[in-house]
Amino acid sequence: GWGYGPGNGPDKWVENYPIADGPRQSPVDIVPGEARYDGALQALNLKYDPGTSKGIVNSGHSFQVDFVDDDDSSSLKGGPISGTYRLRQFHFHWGGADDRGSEHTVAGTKYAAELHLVHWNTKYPSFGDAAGQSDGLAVVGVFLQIGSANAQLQTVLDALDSIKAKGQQTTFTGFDPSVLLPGSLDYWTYDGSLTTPPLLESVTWIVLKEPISVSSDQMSKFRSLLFSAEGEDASCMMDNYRPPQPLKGRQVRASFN
Ligand SMILES: NS(=O)(=O)c1cccc(NC(=O)NCCCCO)c1
Ligand SMILES: [Zn+2]
Repeated sequence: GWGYGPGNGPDKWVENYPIADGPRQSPVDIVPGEARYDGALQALNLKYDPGTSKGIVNSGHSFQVDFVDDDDSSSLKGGPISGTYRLRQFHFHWGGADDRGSEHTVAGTKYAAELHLVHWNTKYPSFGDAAGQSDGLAVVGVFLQIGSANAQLQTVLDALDSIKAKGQQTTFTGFDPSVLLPGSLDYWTYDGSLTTPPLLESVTWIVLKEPISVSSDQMSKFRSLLFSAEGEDASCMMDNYRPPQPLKGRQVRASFN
């Protein structure tokens, strides 16, 4: 199956997922000077209930924290979207060293990692249905920049020892993902896709301008995970990011001046 290695990585995905060369692929390089301020963009309205966090799982591509999405307790409104999008999961992408790892870049600058908070449009009956619709998903992206250790992030990293290998999962309750957000909710937004197969062009991307901090030691914790399952040859989970894709005429808008 697809992955991030030399034989199955991003340059090979088009063989099984031709949409990889589509018109609205993600991630992209965000050039602040070319992003257009749009005063009509609303402020982000994020409401997260810690009671909806469920578990944490090693998917073999990343690790993710899954949420109960049976009601609107944890949801996103405002911003560039209309209606209500429910939080489904959050996950990360990171590098094999601190100089790379984010999927979106800012004027060519790569951050050490990128957090994705994945939400689906409640006008559709489920995440799976929404994922196939052009306005089905909204993903909030947050950059992680090397600096001081992030105590809120540490609570997530402390759970990684129990999901080292692909397929392993454990309960992860009472976590409020808003503690992972930066002070400012200023954002860039554009129409894009999932950054992993099936690369569906169903994502309204909302990328926050302000990064959160992560220490170099904390980054090593991310890299202690395995792409591989128990009993397989161990391969460390790192460089699980897709590089920027062509804008193909798309406009990136800014919520701030
Ligand atoms: N990386 S991302 O564009 O935020 C994103 C968001 C939601 C789903 C996905 N990709 C997938 O679910 N791919 C299906 C198989 C991956 C299993 O971890 C990617
Ligand atoms: Zn992602």
